[in-house]
Amino acid sequence: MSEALKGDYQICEEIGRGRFGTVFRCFSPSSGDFYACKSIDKRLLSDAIDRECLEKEAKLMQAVSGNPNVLQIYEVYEDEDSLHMVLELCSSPDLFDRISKRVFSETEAAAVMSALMEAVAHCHRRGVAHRDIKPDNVLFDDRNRLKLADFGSADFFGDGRPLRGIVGTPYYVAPEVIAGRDYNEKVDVWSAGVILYIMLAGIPPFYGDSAAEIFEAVLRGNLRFPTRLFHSISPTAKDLIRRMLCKDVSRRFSAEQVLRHPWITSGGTVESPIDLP
Ligand SMILES: Nc1ncnc2c1ncn2[C@@H]1O[C@H](COP(=O)(O)OP(=O)(O)OP(=O)(O)O)[C@@H](O)[C@H]1O
Repeated sequence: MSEALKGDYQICEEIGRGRFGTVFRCFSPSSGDFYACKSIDKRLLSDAIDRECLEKEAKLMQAVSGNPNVLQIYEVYEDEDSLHMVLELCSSPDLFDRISKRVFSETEAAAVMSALMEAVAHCHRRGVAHRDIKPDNVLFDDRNRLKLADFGSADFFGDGRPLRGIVGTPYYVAPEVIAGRDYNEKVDVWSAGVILYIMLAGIPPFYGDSAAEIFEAVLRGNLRFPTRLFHSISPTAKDLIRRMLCKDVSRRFSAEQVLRHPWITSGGTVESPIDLP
């Protein structure tokens, strides 16, 4: 543990573990607040790509800081062996835990989707694509405010620079990523669309028994709304899902367009687009 970090924070118990890092709760005597400290042992990063991703993660988080729905980074400490990021603490169950327990009502799902898309739209305005939007990366603080986290797969885009590389998580990854083509920030809208579908239906829209089978299902992109799961879901919610899970990227909604959709602006209460006030 870096001496400079220990000088500024009291490190408390471990609260999580990822591939490269361990997350601790920590306390700042100067502010009187608790934070999360994500510590990465650089010696565990065997290849240059992993090392580059790590260095980039802190930079990307700094680039998107300042939005209430994006996990805030406060401090970075680096020494020869490790890198520590002091982050906003999220002590409530994450979205993965929540969707594993039950399906959401339309109003609950709209509240989550609205906050998530505020975060995504903010990142896109700052020229950052998250590229790994999934329920495990959607955290909640102790006041239940949504925080988009884990920028370990994110990248900068813009100035005509396309995004490349297969990143993401099978159920949530957009078809153009799997196809190996250049892509843009709308891959995040696709992933958020998968989350919306799961919140309302309890199962993913494209599935299979292995990563390869899931990829094939995503590439086919055959979006269905089985009656047994969707009989009580409004046409407006389905309309938004169709616009987010649209294979044609040029027709797929942007994050800003999602935020303006009637289902979002009405908080999930508009039954059909023509019911609009
Ligand atoms: N700011 C935070 N507040 C509370 N818990 C957190 C915070 N950030 C991460 N965690 C928890 O710590 C665990 C590890 O997080 P971390 O970001 O290191 O890895 P990961 O995203 O789970 O996996 P990987 O980096 O391997 O893809 C996760 O379970 C996560 O829920």
